[in-house]
Amino acid sequence: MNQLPISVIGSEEGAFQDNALSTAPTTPEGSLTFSPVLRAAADGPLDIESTSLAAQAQSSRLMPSALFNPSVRHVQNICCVGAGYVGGPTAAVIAYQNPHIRVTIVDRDERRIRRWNSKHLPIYEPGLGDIVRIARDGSRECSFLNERSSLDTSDGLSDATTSSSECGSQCEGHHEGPTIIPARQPNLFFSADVARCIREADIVLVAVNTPTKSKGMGAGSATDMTAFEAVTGVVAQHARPGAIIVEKSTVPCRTAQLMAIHRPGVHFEILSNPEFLAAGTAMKDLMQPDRVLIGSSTTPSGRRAAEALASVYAAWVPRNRIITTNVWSSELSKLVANSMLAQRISSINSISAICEKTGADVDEVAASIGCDPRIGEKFLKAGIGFGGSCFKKDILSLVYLAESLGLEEVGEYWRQVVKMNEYQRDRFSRRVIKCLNNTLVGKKITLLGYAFKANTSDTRESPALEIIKTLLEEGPREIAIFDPCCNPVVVQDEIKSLLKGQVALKSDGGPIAVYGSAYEACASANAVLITTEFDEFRNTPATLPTLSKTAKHLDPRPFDRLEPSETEILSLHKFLLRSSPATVHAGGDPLQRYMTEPACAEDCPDCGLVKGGYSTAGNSDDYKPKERLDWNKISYHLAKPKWVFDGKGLIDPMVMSKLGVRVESVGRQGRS
Ligand SMILES: NC(=O)c1ccc[n+]([C@@H]2O[C@H](COP(=O)([O-])OP(=O)(O)OC[C@H]3O[C@@H](n4cnc5c(N)ncnc54)[C@H](O)[C@@H]3O)[C@@H](O)[C@H]2O)c1
Ligand SMILES: O=c1ccn([C@@H]2O[C@H](COP(=O)(O)OP(=O)(O)O[C@H]3O[C@H](CO)[C@@H](O)[C@H](O)[C@H]3O)[C@@H](O)[C@H]2O)c(=O)[nH]1
Repeated sequence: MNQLPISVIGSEEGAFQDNALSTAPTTPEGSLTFSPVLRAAADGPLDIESTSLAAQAQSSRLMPSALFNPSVRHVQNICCVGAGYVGGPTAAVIAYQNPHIRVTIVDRDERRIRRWNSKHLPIYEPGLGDIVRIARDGSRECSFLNERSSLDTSDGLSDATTSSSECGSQCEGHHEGPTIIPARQPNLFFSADVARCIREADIVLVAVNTPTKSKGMGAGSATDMTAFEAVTGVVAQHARPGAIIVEKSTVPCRTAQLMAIHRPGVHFEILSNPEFLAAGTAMKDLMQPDRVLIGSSTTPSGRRAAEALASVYAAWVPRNRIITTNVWSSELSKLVANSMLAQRISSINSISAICEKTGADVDEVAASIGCDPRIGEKFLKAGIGFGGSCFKKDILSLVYLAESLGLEEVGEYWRQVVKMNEYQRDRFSRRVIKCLNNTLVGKKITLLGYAFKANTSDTRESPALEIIKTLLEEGPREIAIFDPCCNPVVVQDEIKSLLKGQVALKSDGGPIAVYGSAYEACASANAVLITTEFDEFRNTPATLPTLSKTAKHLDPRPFDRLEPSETEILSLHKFLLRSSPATVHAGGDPLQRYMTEPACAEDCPDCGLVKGGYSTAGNSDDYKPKERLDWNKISYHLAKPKWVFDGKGLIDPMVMSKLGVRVESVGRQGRS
């Protein structure tokens, strides 16, 4: 029986100290393994009735946070532990939208922190630079006319002075003269001093990595909680009494209950607040989330903690999108969301195999079934299988949970999603080898795309790498790689460490070469493989709306309020950049709001990369239309017979056949 101790609120003063008794989960007894599932397995089926949390489970709720008690104390200081793909963008948006809250992102990786504090952000995410520059560096006072731009000019700033108003004098924002945006002080900080920043925080977000365990009990499917547990240790030691601890990382169900945040006589409320952002669209996902999920204990102190966190999000997220549940539902929801999304991809990929044998076209099948609103059109793109740091590990975590609970059939059901994914990827590699007469010896194979998906430099669990491993075994003359978002130097370093023990890179005498130009990478190739869904790789012309129409359509002015929100100012910033490309080149600052970026040291390694022609961070380039590859040029230089293997459904084979190129696409019948 799991008897959890009832926690007693400490006597020390703290920003969020509660004066009521709480049955919230705090410290588990004894020395627990930090795997809730292992523990569950040891104890037999989870016995909710036997825990002091039974009441919470029974009164499980899914409701908009507006129903909560609004008497919540003011959050002044937030610390986010983990300056990675989730912690960095999430905490940056929190700071951007809450100028009165001091937000510090901490990480033990000093190199990462140095880059966050420089103009070379450590991750590429479209739109991230705009947010970081305002919150981290502060901003100048600036002004604009609160009137929609006229159609006959594309210069958003100058036409602001000549345009005609559509709101008349009805709205609050309509007034004579320009709208003034006051200057902002910096409120986003990056630091490697983890303990100090935790000590100062009212809310601690934990956003460290939680990969799959690679050894020991549960290796290959259980979640490796080493980093998470290390942080909870520091939190337990240093956090203020009453501080709210938030699981931002994806963790196994029941982690909050077992989290070893324990200091005698001190109470910490633990919330689950999983993140649903996707790489490449992180800023949009954060600025306009479908939902913000907050799991808490149902005690008064748990509810108050949830409301404190909800109030932070409410700065920009409509209240009806902030959903609250019990902690376990919230933790489990994250695993289930990813598993169900991945399951759709595996389902359509399994159908693509049938299409290749029958003559049906998987894109046509997906489009037809997607018209049914019960099925929906999203996540039905067949390809070489899903990659990324999340899907596989989160499905496997669900599998491990099910198996640990004795639900073998449930585990096997979800494991099949991963198996199908691997089958699909390997099927694609085999198809390439088969079409090339079962031998790659003496041949050059080019991969267009190395990141796991478009518009990101994130390469974790990229299908491209697994395909490269398979191709390597066939002894090709060269494997060439080009990726529009990844820094070639970084890719080379990564391949070197991932293929340890093999002579892989050309510079070491191996066959793999990473290029900064698609045309160089494809020159004299025997086959080109499309392995990431970058729009740049399509062979059909981009259908861009005319500039003047776009400008008219997207101008967010006039704003209703005298003081526009940060979301509104950002939409104006983007509109002005898109409608006047000249401003992109002039520092990407059409409102002239930016402060000077931090200067780099003389010996800054990232400046060296930029001088060498490599971008280390995305910012103003985000607003430039992406140029498509010239397939005429590529095909001209391909070795005969000219092959393109389209792993992402980007290529129109008819157009390619006119260029004398044979195309094999996933989900369509080919020659193999
Ligand atoms: N990447 C995504 O798109 C995404 C989306 C939703 C949820 N998640 C989840 O969010 C979590 C973080 O993912 P990520 O992609 O940001 O990982 P990441 O590897 O990019 O970042 C994690 C950071 O935590 C730091 N860290 C680890 N241990 C630390 C410690 N003891 N003290 C201080 N810093 C420490 C690491 O140095 C690293 O910079 C994971 O649980 C993941 O499953 C990720
Ligand atoms: O129809 C589709 C959609 C996606 N993919 C592939 O699936 C992978 C994952 O794509 P996506 O889900 O867009 O990116 P992630 O960044 O992995 O985001 C997922 O994983 C995150 C981490 O948990 C969650 O927060 C997000 O909600 C969830 O979408 C990529 O390799 C895509 O190429 C397909 O093959 N077909």
